[in-house]
Amino acid sequence: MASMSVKHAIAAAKKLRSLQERFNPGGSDIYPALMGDEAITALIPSGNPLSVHILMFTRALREQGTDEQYEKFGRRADNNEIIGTFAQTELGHGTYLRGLEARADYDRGTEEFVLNTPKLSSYKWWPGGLGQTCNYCIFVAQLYIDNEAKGMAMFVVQIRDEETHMPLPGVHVGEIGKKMGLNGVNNGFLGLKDYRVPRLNMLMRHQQVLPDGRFVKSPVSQVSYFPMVFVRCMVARQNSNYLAQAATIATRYSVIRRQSPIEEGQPEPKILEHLTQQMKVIPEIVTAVVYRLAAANLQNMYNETAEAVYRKDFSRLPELHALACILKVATSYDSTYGIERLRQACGGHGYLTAGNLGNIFAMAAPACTYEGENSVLYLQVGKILMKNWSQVLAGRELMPSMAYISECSKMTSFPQWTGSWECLLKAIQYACVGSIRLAFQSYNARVQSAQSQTAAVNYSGLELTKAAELHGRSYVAGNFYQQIVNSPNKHQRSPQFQKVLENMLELHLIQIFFRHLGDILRFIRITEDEISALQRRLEEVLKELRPDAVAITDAFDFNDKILSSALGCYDGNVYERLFEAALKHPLNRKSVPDFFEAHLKPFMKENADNAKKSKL
Ligand SMILES: CCCCCCCCCC/C=C\CCCCC/C=C/C(=O)SCCNC(=O)CCNC(=O)[C@H](O)C(C)(C)COP(=O)(O)OP(=O)(O)OC[C@H]1O[C@@H](n2cnc3c(N)ncnc32)[C@H](O)[C@@H]1OP(=O)(O)O
Ligand SMILES: Cc1cc2nc3c(=O)[nH]c(=O)nc-3n(C[C@H](O)[C@H](O)[C@H](O)COP(=O)(O)OP(=O)(O)OC[C@H]3O[C@@H](n4cnc5c(N)ncnc54)[C@H](O)[C@@H]3O)c2cc1C
Repeated sequence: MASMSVKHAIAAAKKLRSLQERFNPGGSDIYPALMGDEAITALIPSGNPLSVHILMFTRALREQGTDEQYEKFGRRADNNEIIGTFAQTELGHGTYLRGLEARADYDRGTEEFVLNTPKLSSYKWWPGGLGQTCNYCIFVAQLYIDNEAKGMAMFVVQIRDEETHMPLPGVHVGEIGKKMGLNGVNNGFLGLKDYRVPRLNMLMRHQQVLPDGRFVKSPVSQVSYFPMVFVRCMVARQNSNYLAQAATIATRYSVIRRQSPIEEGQPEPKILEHLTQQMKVIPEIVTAVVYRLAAANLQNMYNETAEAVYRKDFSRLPELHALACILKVATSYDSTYGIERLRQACGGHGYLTAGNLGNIFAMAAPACTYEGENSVLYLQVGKILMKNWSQVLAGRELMPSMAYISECSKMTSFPQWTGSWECLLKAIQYACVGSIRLAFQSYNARVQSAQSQTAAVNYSGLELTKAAELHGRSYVAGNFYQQIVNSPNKHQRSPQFQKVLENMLELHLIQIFFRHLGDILRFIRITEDEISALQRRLEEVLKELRPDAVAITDAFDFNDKILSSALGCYDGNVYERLFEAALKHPLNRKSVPDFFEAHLKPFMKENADNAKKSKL
């Protein structure tokens, strides 16, 4: 599996390289295009062992290294002459970066760093490709000068000989073991013992160690977190893609499979004619579209911020960090939930490997953990919302993606309920701001009672998480609303297409409204009749979108090879493909399985003999 994954990954990397050279030499971002449209991850069902090399190793060299360091290492990495990974997480620490134990001690006598993973818990653990594929890595360690801690730093470390691929002296490297998915990625472990690298192997674009050992601090320490921000942006795109793949499979299956007459005496309908099936499948189609649009927005913001950071303008970092966190969390949570819901919508056949829904789930699910565990990132956003609420109280302006918080904070009550899209969107935003206000009251009371900020964050964690989740909903729904209702290219759309988009907006807003009805009712008075009217609209818009479901998922444009699913094949020959897949199972090579003579027959005979004896 691993060698097949590497073979496919090399082919994909070659394609990426040629695309980069053709479209944008020196490369900003074509990954979303490649990943989204090619969905190469689906061509490598066990995961891409080069993804961290391409997404993090090469980018860290470009963004965290000096121009000279890029020339020495980055160019070779971009050209895939060396293969690296991003080795930050350790066996003992992943979230709390200040707790990382790997250390880099500067030796001014030799102008080298001595790298160590002092304990078992200090071993790097998880980096993609580290086990077998990579010969280099970005090694993240606590920097020490004269045994004084200076914070985190990144080092280019060669771990294997470029010719023989043998681990170098002082390097202990290998595979961490089988996972619930992505088993072609060879996530690995790495221990270093008194491993020396030249001073210029520390990435020094933003912070430096001079030959005499003087430390020049980064102007903005958070810029060292930038490689993670990029992958969070990628995750938003990639997981919306996984959901779109699953939605395509379940939609196609739902118009092939017939089951259970709706009217007595009528023929069995396609299962997508059942309203409850529509409620399982169609909202996931729309969620995939909603997140694909939000991820594209985020990618543009990343590119703009990356260019600004390159010019030493760090002003947009906080907003990008907040949005990358919230979108990475929202897409990974909702896509994972959605893929499982779509699997269940396909009955027993959804549980077959031939349907590929299980593998898509296994590819999507770890995104809730890597690149910042979701609940931790929600707390990150909760902290940022607390800071921004203090700005609101001080009458200061907020970052554009949080402007609605200022607007809602000025409303003394929610306007007359109309049930319009604007009303639904404002209700979600208003509930978010209400939650922020309540969270701030708890958090601030704790800080005022002399609790540390960290402790106050922990003890206000439930309210901070709620506020963060609603902020994510507000941002995503707001972005979708703008794209459908106020997009500058709206007039280029046919009326029919605009109507489909508006139906998707209607469904998304009503679905989010019902998902957070409790949060909304806490701050807004809505009558039973107004809620029942929304229930009717929900049923109505599902019916309206039903005829377009197949066309929308066809527009995701995944070919059969990418979907790799007997349930989602374009020709609809589901049963033939399920049966074809079944007959290929190794157990079907022989009419009588080997275990019959060896185990089953003796077992049954023993039971029969015992039964006879007991009768005597
Ligand atoms: C061949 C073709 C290939 C093409 C690609 C194909 C592949 C397709 C698939 C693509 C998608 C995915 C690929 C999968 C790859 C997976 C690889 C996984 C890699 C990893 O997992 S790397 C390790 C990730 N680890 C983490 O994220 C750690 C999480 N922890 C943290 O981020 C931090 O510890 C913390 C934020 C939780 C806590 O930080 P802490 O030190 O305690 O301090 P705070 O007070 O919380 O923060 C201090 C201030 O800094 C601000 N901050 C924090 N983080 C950031 C940031 N990232 N950016 C900017 N600012 C940040 C924070 O807001 C505070 O600011 P303040 O002081 O309050 O103003
Ligand atoms: C498939 C996969 C690929 C990966 N690839 C890489 C890679 O290429 N490079 C790399 O460096 N790492 C990689 N990782 C590691 C990943 O970044 C970490 O798993 C992640 O950061 C979480 O850290 P942890 O696993 O140590 O969990 P911990 O940090 O131990 O957290 C465990 C749980 O504790 C709770 N928790 C932790 N901190 C807090 C807090 N502050 N407040 C409240 N609750 C908290 C949360 O519930 C969390 O889920 C990968 C992981 C996976 C699964």
